[in-house]
Amino acid sequence: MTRRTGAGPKPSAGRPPGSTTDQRLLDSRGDSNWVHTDPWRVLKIQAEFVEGFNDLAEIGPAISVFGSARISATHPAYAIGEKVGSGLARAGFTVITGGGPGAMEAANKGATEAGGESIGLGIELPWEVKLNDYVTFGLNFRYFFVRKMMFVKYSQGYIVLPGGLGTLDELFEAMTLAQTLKITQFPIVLMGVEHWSGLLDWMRGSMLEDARIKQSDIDMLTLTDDVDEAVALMVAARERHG
Ligand SMILES: C/C(=C\CNc1ncnc2c1ncn2[C@@H]1O[C@H](COP(=O)(O)O)[C@@H](O)[C@H]1O)CO
Repeated sequence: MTRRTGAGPKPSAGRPPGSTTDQRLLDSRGDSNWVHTDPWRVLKIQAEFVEGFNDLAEIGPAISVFGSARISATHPAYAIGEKVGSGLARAGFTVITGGGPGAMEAANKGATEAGGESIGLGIELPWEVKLNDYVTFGLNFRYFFVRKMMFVKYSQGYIVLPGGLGTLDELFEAMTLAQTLKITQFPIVLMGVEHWSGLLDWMRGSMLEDARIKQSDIDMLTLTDDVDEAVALMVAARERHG
């Protein structure tokens, strides 16, 4: 695989400063001229799907790693991310991340340094972004929903490091899709007992207690600090499902 910034835009090219393609698609307020361009946008959206499908179809067994874009290389979670990336690569998995900084960079670094495939699915943001230096194959997406589908479609499992809103979005999207049988259930590991325990306790004590979710929803998740356990879980799932 070659490093490229293929499908989609050079992140800040050809658009008003401080906005994104998604924002212009999704914002119904303001200038109604945009509305008349929507049908044509479908072609751009289609092109992103086509390029993503083409480029990712043969990546082999892959695990997506998510986590904070905002941690530096000196943060303890960065070292865990590197270990996750290298452990997955050594186990024969391609590592997919959002291709950004922080925990994404850490996982890509671990995977690349262990000799594995290290994919970054970048997203256009209102500020200039580039894929991190450890992505061996990268795609940049304009459309958030197209990119999100690629993670789900091409992963056999998720490993989720401590993060913020973006990380929670990726986690809960996968859980919702599995709950509603939109995807076949796959292993989801929450790395970082201290970080995730509060959320899990609230889910059990409030959502489960009030019957807003089922025990089987909680059972999708494995909580651990042990990278080897996380990788072993992914390997076991690959052996079960091929
Ligand atoms: C914040 C900065 C850059 C953000 N760049 C990103 N590039 C790619 N993917 C991203 C970026 N920011 C968020 N994501 C996705 O969300 C998750 C992390 O979000 P969180 O809010 O930090 O938890 C991550 O898994 C990505 O898929 C500054 O340089």
